[in-house]
Amino acid sequence: MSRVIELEIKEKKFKNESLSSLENFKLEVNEGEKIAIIGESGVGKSTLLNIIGLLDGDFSGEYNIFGLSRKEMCDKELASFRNNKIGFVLQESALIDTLSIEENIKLPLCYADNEQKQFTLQDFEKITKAIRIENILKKKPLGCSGGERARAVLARGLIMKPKIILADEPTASLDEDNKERIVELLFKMNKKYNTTIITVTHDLEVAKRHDRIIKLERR
Ligand SMILES: Nc1ncnc2c1ncn2[C@@H]1O[C@H](COP(=O)(O)OP(=O)(O)OP(=O)(O)O)[C@@H](O)[C@H]1O
Repeated sequence: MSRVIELEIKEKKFKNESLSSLENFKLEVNEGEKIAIIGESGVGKSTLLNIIGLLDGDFSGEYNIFGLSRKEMCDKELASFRNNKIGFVLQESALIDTLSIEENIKLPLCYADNEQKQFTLQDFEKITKAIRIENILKKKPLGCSGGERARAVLARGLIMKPKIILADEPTASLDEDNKERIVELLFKMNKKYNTTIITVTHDLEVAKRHDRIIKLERR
């Protein structure tokens, strides 16, 4: 089994304040693992996800992703990694209001090469059907409910068939039925493509269905 993430954070600071939960924090993740990150509000879960997703490099320590050192990647390589290898299902990755839900979901394809584009377009229907958003594809985000928008953010994160999915509270704001569909879809991606899944969640039942639970704590 290959190691996809080797992260060692010595310290992560915001302004001058150190985030104690991430002091001398180590995380190693193998390909295809399903990891849940839990912990009380404000402890640092989203910060950790941003570091893993190469969005935040402002920390002391070492980070290797797919065997490559973050420190040695230039901006172009970081952007390519984020677009091709990582699927973000982040709370703050807001949909663009002026685009339809379909255009929003297909946005990552603009940066894909032709081969990848054909491959992923075939899956568009499957994904939108699985999470029941076929009926809102032509709508604009502001005309959708919070749950519908959350499902569209998920579809956008999955469209490129990423090697790693980083999901921040993907089931918050969803009813039981839709929650189950989303967890099922994430786990199906994991099984079919050996996708590594890292989920931040407050829902212990959802967390327990992962291979490992990591609890962040203030120290
Ligand atoms: N850009 C930032 N600038 C300053 N402080 C920040 C920034 N981002 C996060 N923080 C602080 O770092 C701490 C951890 O925030 P983070 O969002 O990672 O927590 P969390 O565990 O994801 O919280 P929640 O469960 O409420 O989403 C908080 O105290 C937060 O105020």
